[in-house]
Amino acid sequence: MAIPIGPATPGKWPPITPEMDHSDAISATPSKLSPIEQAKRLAAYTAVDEHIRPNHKVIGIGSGSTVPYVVERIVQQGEELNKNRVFIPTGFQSKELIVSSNLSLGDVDQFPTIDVTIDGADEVDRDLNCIKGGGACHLREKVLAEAAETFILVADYRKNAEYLGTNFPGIPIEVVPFAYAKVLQNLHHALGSPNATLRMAKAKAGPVVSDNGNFIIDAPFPPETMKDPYKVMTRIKMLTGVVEVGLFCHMAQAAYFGNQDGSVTIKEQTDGLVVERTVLPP
Ligand SMILES: O=C(CO)[C@H](O)[C@H](O)COP(=O)(O)O
Repeated sequence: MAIPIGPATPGKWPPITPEMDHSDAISATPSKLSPIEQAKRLAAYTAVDEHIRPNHKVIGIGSGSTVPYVVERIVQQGEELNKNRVFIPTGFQSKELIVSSNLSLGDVDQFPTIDVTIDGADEVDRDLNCIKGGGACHLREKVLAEAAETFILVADYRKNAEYLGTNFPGIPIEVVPFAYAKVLQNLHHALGSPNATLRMAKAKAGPVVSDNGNFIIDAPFPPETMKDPYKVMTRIKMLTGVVEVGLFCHMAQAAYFGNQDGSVTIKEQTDGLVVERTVLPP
């Protein structure tokens, strides 16, 4: 079968194989998955079908519980396509995922330009800004988002919001360990986040330590502040000791949200505007 090659135009491409189209993505969702898992899988499958094309050779793989479905769908594109590709992870979890799926592993220092990065999100606003870092991977995630020609988000419907901070209250901030108390003090007293806290580990005494050996602070801000995420991001980033802020502004080309009814809501950049479309269940 002839394989189409060329730039990815969402919704305009024929499927990689005749079997792989939206209805396949939707019907391939086994009912034994919980409704939330089904929604994640739908979003991931649809995003892969629309954005991972045969000419894409360097692919960034994000972190979180939605991304395994991204890799599952990429594997379904077949060995023939995947043998010539290299996959760049955003952390320990996605590295394991790439290796266990028998895909070739690379790193961003070898491949500073990535064709497409697909990643999860903790919340996405109407302008495609998002909060990331719920899994403490946002430093590497932002590097891979920035390195990518196309950066795509995948999530279930709970992450789709008008404004950031609606359902996911804190902004994750990666800090060098020795500066955490000073950064917290600045957040509390100078930046207007009095409830910012150091993220504590669940199955370890002490704080969460990122893949880079750093600590994570979660900083909630009032709704008014969150209406201008770029401004709050730059203010936090200016604090000495901050390595990266889990606010990704003006980076994503599209976000895919799996819905409870089997449809997928897509927010995407089109001619400088964010437009919304829906892929309906068959
Ligand atoms: O930013 C992240 C990790 O740092 C994840 O992408 C984000 O937390 C979304 O995860 P999930 O797909 O499990 O909802």
